[in-house]
Amino acid sequence: MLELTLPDYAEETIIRFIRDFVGDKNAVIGLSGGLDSSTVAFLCVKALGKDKVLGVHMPDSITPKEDKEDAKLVAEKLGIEFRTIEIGEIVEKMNEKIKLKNEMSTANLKARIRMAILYGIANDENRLVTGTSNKSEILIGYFTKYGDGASDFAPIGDLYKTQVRMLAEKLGVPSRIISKAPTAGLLPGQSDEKEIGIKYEILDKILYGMELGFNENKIAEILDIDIKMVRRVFEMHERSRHKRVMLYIPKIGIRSVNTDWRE
Ligand SMILES: Nc1ncnc2c1ncn2[C@@H]1O[C@H](COP(=O)(O)OP(=O)(O)OC[C@H]2O[C@@H]([n+]3cccc(C(=O)O)c3)[C@H](O)[C@@H]2O)[C@@H](O)[C@H]1O
Ligand SMILES: Nc1ncnc2c1ncn2[C@@H]1O[C@H](COP(=O)(O)OP(=O)(O)OP(=O)(O)O)[C@@H](O)[C@H]1O
Ligand SMILES: [Mg+2]
Repeated sequence: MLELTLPDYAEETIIRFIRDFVGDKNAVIGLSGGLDSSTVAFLCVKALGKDKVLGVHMPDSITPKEDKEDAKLVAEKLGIEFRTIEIGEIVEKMNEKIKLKNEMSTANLKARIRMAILYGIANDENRLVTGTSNKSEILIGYFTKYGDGASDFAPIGDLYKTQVRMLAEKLGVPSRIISKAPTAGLLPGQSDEKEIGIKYEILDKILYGMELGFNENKIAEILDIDIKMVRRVFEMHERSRHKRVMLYIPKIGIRSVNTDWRE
């Protein structure tokens, strides 16, 4: 009942969206060697052609060798321009000044430095920053606010992670990238499913149930899982609401349309 499939029109819809949105500009993508950015790169090339797409790999000292190789493999397979920018030293230098105490704050700083690099390149070269967030991450807030969560457009933002896997297979993304365990790559040994505490297969079904308007009890009943797991997902969704809005601004408005400001 909460089985997720990939609509047959999804690929075509996304490609048309990318083409319309980017127009006569170009695209830049942070290529991590992971599933989401690889899939987005494949879609961008289909939509825009290889000459309009730039992939930027931004490793630091904890980036596994396989990820560096996979990012390069994607770029080579697609024939797009590929640049590598090491961020380890930038993070260290910045943190010498800021002196962040918590591991996660420093991890998020890395994601924000990657974002700043992509926006720098976009400004400089008439490109748009291509987001790689998927629907599962967006709905539970599993991204760095104004880090990897910041972009000009998000082609796979309406696809759950399990649907991204299906699309990746259809697009011919290398199988070793598809079968890799998803990781934010910000901390050593980090894994999405360990940190979130739920496998994407289950998480996506819970979120899909939520999207369809089922309550927590009904979802637990349909999926035959512990209600506590469903509750936790609903809580993650609620707690991360602030990440899905533009900006909280107090509405002041105009005191009186008749006031003459020159007086
Ligand atoms: N109620 C509220 N209203 C408005 N703003 C609020 C807020 N509560 C917190 N905030 C703000 O949000 C900040 C917390 O958000 P944030 O800085 O994002 O930090 P946070 O959500 O604590 O951490 C990011 C999470 O996303 C994961 N991540 C990051 C990057 C990539 C990936 C991946 O899958 O690849 C995953 C990462 O492992 C971690 O679990 C607070 O410091 C505060 O500034
Ligand atoms: N080393 C990196 N170099 C370039 N971009 C990166 C790097 N690490 C993370 N990013 C950017 O941050 C995004 C968010 O990371 P995330 O882990 O969610 O996606 P992914 O690595 O593409 O796929 P997966 O979730 O399967 O690991 C990436 O898609 C990529 O755009
Ligand atoms: Mg990753």
